[in-house]
This record gives sequence, C-alpha cells and structure tokens, in this order.
Amino acid sequence: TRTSRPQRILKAVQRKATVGDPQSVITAIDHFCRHREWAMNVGDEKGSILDSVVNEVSPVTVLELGTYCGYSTVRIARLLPPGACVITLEFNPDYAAIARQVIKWSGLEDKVQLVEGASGDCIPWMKEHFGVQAFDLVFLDHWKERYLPDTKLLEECGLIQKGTVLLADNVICPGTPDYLEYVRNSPRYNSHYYRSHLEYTKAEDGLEKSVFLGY
Ligand SMILES: CCCNc1ncnc2c1ncn2[C@@H]1O[C@H](/C=C/CNC(=O)c2cc(-c3ccc(F)cc3)cc(O)c2O)[C@H](C)[C@H]1O
Ligand SMILES: [Mg+2]
Repeated sequence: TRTSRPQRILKAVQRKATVGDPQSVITAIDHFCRHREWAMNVGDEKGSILDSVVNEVSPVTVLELGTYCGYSTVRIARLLPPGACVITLEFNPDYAAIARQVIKWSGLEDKVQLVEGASGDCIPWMKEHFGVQAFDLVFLDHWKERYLPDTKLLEECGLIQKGTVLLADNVICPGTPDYLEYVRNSPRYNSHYYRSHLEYTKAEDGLEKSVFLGY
C-alpha cells in the first residue's frame, strides 16, 4: 500500500479531530482502529485504566517507552497540570514524525518531549540531558522483551526512586513473562494487575502497575 498505517491514522486525526482538542484526537484514533484498521494503540478500555493511574499518581515527570503514533502520549499529556511533562522515546523516525504531528494536532506539544532514539541509549542521559531527578510514572509500551532490561537500566541510573510507579501494557498479550516475574517477585515492588482486553478486541490483556518501595 502507498501509505503506512500510522500515516492513515494521522489522516483520520486530521479529518475527524479538532485542532487543540485532545479528546477528539483520542476518539478519532479509537474510531479508526475499531472500525477501519486495527493498530497497537493502548486503546480506550486500557486507556481508561491508564487515565486513572495518571490521575492517582498526578506525576510531574513521566517517561513513556514506545511512542508509536502518540495515542497514549496524548492520553497522558492531556491529564498533566502546567509544569508537568511526559518524555516519550521512539527510535523509529517514521513513527516519531507521525507522533509529532498527532501531538501537535492535540495542542499538547508544551507538555511533551518526544526524543527520537533507543531507550538503551537515551535512559543513561536522562539526568544530565533532561534534568530529570527521578520519574514519577513510567509507561512501558515498547518491544515486550525490552521491558525488563530497561527497568533494570532505569534502576541502575537512579531514575526509579521510592514511590515511582511503573505501568506496563500488554503483560498478557503479547505478554511480558520475564518482566512480570521480576516485578511480582521482587521485594522492592508492590504490583497489581488490572485485567482488561487487548485494544479493540475481546481477547484478554491487562496492565501491571508496580510501585517501587525503595532499597
Ligand atoms: C532497541 C529497542 C528497544 N528500545 C526502544 N526505544 C525506543 N522505541 C522503541 C524501542 N523498542 C520499540 N520501540 C518503538 O515502540 C513501539 C513498539 C511497540 C511494540 N508494541 C507491541 O508489539 C504491541 C503488540 C500488540 C499486539 C497484540 C496482539 C497481536 F496479535 C499483535 C500485536 C499490542 C500492543 O499493545 C503492543 O504494544 C514502536 C513500534 C517502536 O518503534
Ligand atoms: Mg501496547
């Protein structure tokens, strides 16, 4: 096909959503992915759980691993108060370009810092480059086999401190078994599974919320 799926998602936003209205951007993407083409956005059902965790944590600094089209970036950023921001990492330049336009359309660029690069390369620079002390909330939604190594890297870099909340998508489908085993068995995390469904389907999936208890 001539265009990519993310390009068709952006088109749907530009056709259906109102500039500066994040909820209309979310609704446009969900409608397109439910009725036209499935895509791996966190979606509306798991997205509501994401919203409730963001509201509960009321984070000042959020890290998102895996921007894709920016759907969850917009969901998170729309709930942040002035002065708070989400740093989102995306290493595919084509997806990053689409996400920038989706985020711009929603009018939330002041609350978002999209960093084009791989998590393994960017995380070690977070303190020095972005002045981050520690993250209040981390949303993991990138390659599933990278959840655990990147969590360990965040710990080593001192970016996870007492009270930091990790929220992981897809812990059932496609699944992140090694990550789940780690956060559920580690004495340093308090974990809870939010049962839900794979975006836009009836298949089971869920989010795992893990609170770091400190060393
Ligand atoms: C160096 C790499 C690590 N560092 C990285 N650093 C920066 N960016 C990274 C890194 N690794 C990946 N990314 C980016 O994040 C995105 C990747 C997202 C991946 N998401 C899934 O695979 C998934 C699958 C299904 C699914 C379920 C059922 C099905 F039947 C089919 C599919 C559902 C879901 O909700 C899913 O989130 C993006 C595409 C990719 O460029
Ligand atoms: Mg996902």
